[in-house]
Amino acid sequence: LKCQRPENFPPGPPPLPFLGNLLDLSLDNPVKDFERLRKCYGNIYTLFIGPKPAIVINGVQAMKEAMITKAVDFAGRPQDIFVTHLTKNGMVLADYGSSWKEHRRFALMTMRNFGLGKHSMEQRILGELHYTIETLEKSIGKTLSPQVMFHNAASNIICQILFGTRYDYDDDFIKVIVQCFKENSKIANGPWAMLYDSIPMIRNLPLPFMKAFKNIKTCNKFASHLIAEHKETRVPGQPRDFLDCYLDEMEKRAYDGSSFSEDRLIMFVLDLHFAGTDTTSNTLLTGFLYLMTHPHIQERCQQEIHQVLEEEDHASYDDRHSMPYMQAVIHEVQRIANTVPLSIYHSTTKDTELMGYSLPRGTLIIQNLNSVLNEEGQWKSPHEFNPENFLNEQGEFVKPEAFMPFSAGPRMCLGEGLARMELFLIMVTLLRKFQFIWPEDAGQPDYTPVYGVTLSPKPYLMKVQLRAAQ
Ligand code: HEM
Repeated sequence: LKCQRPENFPPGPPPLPFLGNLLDLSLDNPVKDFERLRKCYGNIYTLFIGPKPAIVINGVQAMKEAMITKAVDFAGRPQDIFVTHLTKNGMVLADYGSSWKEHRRFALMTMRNFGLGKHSMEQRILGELHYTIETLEKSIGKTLSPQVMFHNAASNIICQILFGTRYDYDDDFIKVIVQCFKENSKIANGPWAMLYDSIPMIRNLPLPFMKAFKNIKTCNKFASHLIAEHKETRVPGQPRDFLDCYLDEMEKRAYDGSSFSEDRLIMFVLDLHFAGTDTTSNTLLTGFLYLMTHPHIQERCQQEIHQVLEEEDHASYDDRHSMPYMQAVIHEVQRIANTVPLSIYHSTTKDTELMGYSLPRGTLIIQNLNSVLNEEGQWKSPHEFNPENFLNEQGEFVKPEAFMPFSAGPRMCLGEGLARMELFLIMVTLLRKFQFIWPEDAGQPDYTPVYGVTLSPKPYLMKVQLRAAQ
């Protein structure tokens, strides 16, 4: 369990036996510590997570060299760790290889071609928004806590796409899945997962991490049930949703040796649901926190929405091309929200080099996305909420290359297209109809995020009014 640094490895803080550099990181919010270490050791440094050395990549230049120029070298996922064992056969933590590639290509294509008209992704998002609007209408003139509302919206949109159905807020399916994933994120972020990673011989003992495996079994049971239901009611060649598309594909490719199977489908849909829920809803929560506390920015969005949509029934995703200010605001929200601050761990797929250092195959890679999203020299205002970061002198929308909230390269977020559509349609539709006000008695807003796999703002209340112009 001694911490050994391979040859020509990047510098870093001296590790302790067994614990490595874990005491250099605060459990509450290591993001700040990552920044501090960057100031000491530069853009590439080594951090021992227990006895294992990890490389932390900071700043846009190093990030591009790794993720884009040397894409495949850095496209693996660490395999022998707790979270990977937990989601065996999934998508997010699948190692680089043919099965991951086949599933990724299938998912991207399926979401891109998701029917037009009534069944399109756009319609599924707009459909779910009726429920959000209903919730807000019930709170007019009052305050409400938006956490559950946004969480349910994001969860239901992805459920509509995956399973063709939405779930009432107190439905068992959603309650159980959300509870399991919440518990598992906590366990995965905690000390037991670290012990699991560091001491292989304790992995079969009845220790608290076992609860996480039990939770996954529960989720699997729910997902299998859904698949069985779909198999009974589907018409081959006429898919209603992602699940049907996968079953069609499985049949089509039954004899070509592909990796499509029902077992994989289970973890695949659970992964997509998990990856698509907290990310989107926490970004929305950050967005409305900043819009409420910067009313002049909210008002400028509303003016632009009003001008572009006029009497239209609803916004459509194409309207974004006529809304440079709204686009700038949404991107600025994503930049400041820093929703997945350390991305998802990567691993090198072969011996490689980065900025002159040698990294052996299988090196754990941590992307500090935060360091890119507020890197000095890349942004007009790196440290404050300011949509001008995405506007040029003519007021046109521009996207600097340091905008990487979805990461970059072959492992880049698979749900980017969906997430961007959701953020646009949800924010535009709600801002068109409602005024969001920071309650008078709420005191000073606290923008400090709560740390987890995803960052979220501290819980807050919002006051809602109907807009006069409606
Ligand atoms: C604002 C919302 C979102 C943000 C900020 C976000 C961010 C990210 C980031 C940083 C990664 C890691 C990329 C890497 O390892 O290099 C990722 C991966 C992933 N995301 Fe998202 N995501 C969002 C929404 C979604 C949605 C809606 C879905 C659902 C379809 C989704 C599905 C995935 C999947 C499947 C991966 C793993 C891809 C792979 O390993 O090949 N994400 N996301």
